[in-house]
Amino acid sequence: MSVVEMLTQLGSAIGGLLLAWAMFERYFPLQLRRYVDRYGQKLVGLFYPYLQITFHEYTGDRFRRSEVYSAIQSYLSANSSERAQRLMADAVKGNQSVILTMDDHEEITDDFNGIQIWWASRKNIPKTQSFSFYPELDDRRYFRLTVHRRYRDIITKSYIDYVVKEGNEIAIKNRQRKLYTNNSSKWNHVVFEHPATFDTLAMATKKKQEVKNDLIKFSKGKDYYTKIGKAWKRGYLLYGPPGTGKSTMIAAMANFLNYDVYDLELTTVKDNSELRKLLIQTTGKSIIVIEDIDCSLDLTGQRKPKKEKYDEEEEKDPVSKKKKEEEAESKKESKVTLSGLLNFIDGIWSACGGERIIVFTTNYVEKLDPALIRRGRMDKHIEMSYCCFEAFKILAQNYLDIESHELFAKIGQLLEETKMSPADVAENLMPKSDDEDEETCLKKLIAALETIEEEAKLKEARKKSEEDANSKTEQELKEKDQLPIEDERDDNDVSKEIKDNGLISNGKKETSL
Ligand SMILES: Nc1ncnc2c1ncn2[C@@H]1O[C@H](COP(=O)(O)OP(=O)(O)OP(=O)(O)O)[C@@H](O)[C@H]1O
Ligand SMILES: [Mg+2]
Repeated sequence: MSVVEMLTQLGSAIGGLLLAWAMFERYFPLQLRRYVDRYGQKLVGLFYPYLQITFHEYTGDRFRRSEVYSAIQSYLSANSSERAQRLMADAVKGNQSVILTMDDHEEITDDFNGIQIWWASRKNIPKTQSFSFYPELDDRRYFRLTVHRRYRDIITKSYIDYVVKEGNEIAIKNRQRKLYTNNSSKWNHVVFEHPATFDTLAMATKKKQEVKNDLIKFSKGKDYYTKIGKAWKRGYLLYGPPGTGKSTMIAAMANFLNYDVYDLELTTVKDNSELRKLLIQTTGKSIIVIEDIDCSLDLTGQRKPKKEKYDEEEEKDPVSKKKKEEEAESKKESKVTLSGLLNFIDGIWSACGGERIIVFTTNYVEKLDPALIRRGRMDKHIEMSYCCFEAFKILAQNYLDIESHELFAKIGQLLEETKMSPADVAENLMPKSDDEDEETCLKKLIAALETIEEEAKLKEARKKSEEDANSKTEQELKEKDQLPIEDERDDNDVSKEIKDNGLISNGKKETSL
C-alpha cells in the first residue's frame, strides 16, 4: 500500500469517528451521554494504572484562591524553570528577578524518593460566552497530578504535604517584603529593599551568632510557644551609642527572617487607642520597630494603679459617677502613655496575627523605665558597641574586599585603645575617589584613630588636672574649716551659752529632772 493510500484511509477513519461522535452528540439525549461518559470512565478506571489528583484554583469560595493551589504553583514554579518548555512570567520580585511559572497546558515531571510524578497545568474555558465582571475567575485553572497507583499512600500521606510546605516556604522567600511607616493612625508602605545582612553586619562573631540562633529558635518555635501558652512574639532591645549599627541590625534581622518591617513613629500617634488601632493592623511575620524609644515620648510615667476598692457611693449615684468620669476624661492627656505601650507589648490582642518581633532602640538604656525593658517584654537586650577588631575585619571585607593587610595589626591595637563607632570606621574605609586604594583608606583610618586617641588622652589629662585642682581647693577649705571656732568668739558669749544651756565644763548638757 502506498503512503498516499495509507493517509487516505487514516483520514477517512478519523472522519468516520468524528461523524460518529457528532451523531452521538446530536441524537443521544444528554442524560444518556452522561451515563456513557461516567461508566466509560469507570471502565477505563478498572484498567487504568494511574492515580490522578486535581487541585483547583478556586474551590467553594469563588473569590478566594485556594491556598493549596498557590502553594503548588510556587513549588512547581521553582522546579519548572529548568524542566518546562513553556513558561509564564508571573510576578516580579523587588524589580530584580522575574518569577517564572509553568504556562497553561504545560507538563513537567517531579521525583520524590525515586517515584515519578507527572504534573500538568490545565485551564477550562467556560463554554457559555456570557458577559462576566470577573473574566479571570471564569477561567478555571487547575493542576493535575498523575502517579502510578501503587504509590497512592506515599503520595497522599507524604508527598502532597511536602509539596505544600515547600511551596509555602518558596512563596515566603519570593514575596515582596514591605516597609510600613505610620502617619498618625494609618500605615503606608513601600517595598523593603535594605541590603543589610548578618554577613555585612560588623560585630563580634560570637555575639552575632547568638542573635542569629535566637532568631532561628524564635521563627521555628510555633509549637513551643503554643506549648508554654505564650504569644508567639519576642522583644529585642538594641542599645548603644549612635552609629553602632542598631538600625542596620534591624534590617539584617528582617532580611534574615524574611519579615516585613513596621517602623512605628510614636510621636505622630495621638493616643493609646490610635496606637492599638495601628498595631491591630500589623500582620504576622513582621518586625515592629520603635526607634529611639527614650526620645519618642515621655515614657517614664508610672502605670496607673488598679482601682482596688469597689466604690459603692459612685454606684449609688450615677450622676456623680458620670461627672467624675467626664472630669477624668478631660484631664486625661491625649497621648501614648507607658501603660498604653505596655499593653501593646503584652496585651491579649498583641498576639493576633501570628509571629511578631518587637524591637526598641535607644542610645541611653539607663533612661528607660525598668517596667518597659524587663525580661518577658524585651526578652533580649543586645548591646551594640564601638568597633572591635572582628567588626573592623568585616567592614574591611565589605568596603575594600580585603581579608588581611600588614596595617591590620596596628589598627587592631588602636581599636582596643580607642572608641570609634562602626559608622565612623566605615566612613574612613570608603574610598572617596578612584585614586584611593586600600592602603590609603587604611592609613586614613589609622590617622583618624590616632586623632581620637590623642583627643582622649588630652581630655583625660584635662579631667585629671581639673580633679586635682578641685581636690586642692577642697583640702584648702577643709583646712580653713578646722580653725578653732571658739577663738572667734569673745569670753562673754561663751559664759552666756553655758548659763543658758546649763552646760558644764566638759561640754555635756546637764540632765534636769
Ligand atoms: N555594625 C555595623 N555594621 C555595618 N555597618 C554599620 C554598622 N554600624 C554602622 N554601620 C554603618 O553606619 C551607618 C549608620 O548605622 P546605623 O544607622 O545602623 O546606626 P545606629 O546605631 O542605628 O545609629 P543611631 O543610634 O544614630 O540611630 C549604616 O548605614 C551603616 O552603613
Ligand atoms: Mg538608628
